[in-house]
Amino acid sequence: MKLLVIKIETSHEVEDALSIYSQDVLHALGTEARKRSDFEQAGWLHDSTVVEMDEIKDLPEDLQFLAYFDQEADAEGLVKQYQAKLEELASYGLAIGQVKITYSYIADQDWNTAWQKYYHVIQFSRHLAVVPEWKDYQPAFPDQAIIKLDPGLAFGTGNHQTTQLALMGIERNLTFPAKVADVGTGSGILAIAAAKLGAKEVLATDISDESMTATKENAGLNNLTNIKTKKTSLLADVDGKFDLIVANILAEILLDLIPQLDEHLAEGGKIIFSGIDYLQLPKIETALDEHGFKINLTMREDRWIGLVITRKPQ
Ligand SMILES: C[S@@+](CC[C@H](N)C(=O)[O-])C[C@H]1O[C@@H](n2cnc3c(N)ncnc32)[C@H](O)[C@@H]1O
Repeated sequence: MKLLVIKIETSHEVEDALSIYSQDVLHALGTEARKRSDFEQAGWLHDSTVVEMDEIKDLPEDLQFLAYFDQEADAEGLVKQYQAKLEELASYGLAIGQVKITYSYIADQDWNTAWQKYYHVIQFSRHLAVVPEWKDYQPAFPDQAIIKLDPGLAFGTGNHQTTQLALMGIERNLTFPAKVADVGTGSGILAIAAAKLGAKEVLATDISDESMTATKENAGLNNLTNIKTKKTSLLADVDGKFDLIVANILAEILLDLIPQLDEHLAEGGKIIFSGIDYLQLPKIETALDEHGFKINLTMREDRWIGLVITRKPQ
């Protein structure tokens, strides 16, 4: 089988936005970001970035962004969508550089596993470490929980800042054996973190088949039997209420989730959002306010915002 590769020369300022747009909206099978400066500093790793030093000669001045799709995908259509997205990002004031978008086809073969050699243990906190399935790790504390993970083709190795903001939110707000929903679960990392930190039961939803496969496998790797998966959009067709609802998805998709929250949030429950570019925060604030919610805590790493949200007092 072959893969379609869309190659974009642009600026590092739009790397995260392109990465999440590719995964969440265009359903890319995977992405890579190659920054010339990273190659120059030798070996620094970004989520799913493969650094081979001899490739530097082929790199543009700033960022080469690659997105992989099934060979049947509409290449010309995707190029147009990326062009439009970059124009939108430029309209927010982000540098996009001298954009050049091309596409080609490559053999599928080792792409899935090539990035694995750069995926290491994440000592996330005193309570949590994320450990690739193929690595040995001795907990730094006797009660540090280990999340064993093989993200496969799904988003969520634990390296991304948005995942880490969501993990922080879970750690801080899971204060009793709560019922948790992880919306847009990707690899299942947040669902597994919640279960490992003592959630009673967890429902993990996503629209992607790769995510459902990865989440079931990763729950199994961690011997967890209290994680259920459901392939659905956001919380559509989900019954019941949750004490904690976690969602690390692009702001434009979170806007569709906000109207579904009240029906699914238990009394006294909390919501954790991540994946919000700081420029999109005002839209989220307004929508939350309109639906009876308030922000209790705002976390930020670089451009990314994480929120802890509750209902407004009656
Ligand atoms: C940024 S990734 C987050 C993955 C993981 N939860 C993490 O924090 O690393 C967003 C995930 O949301 C999923 N997604 C996008 N739109 C969705 C929708 N409408 N309903 C459910 N999941 C969605 C994507 O397939 C992707 O797995």
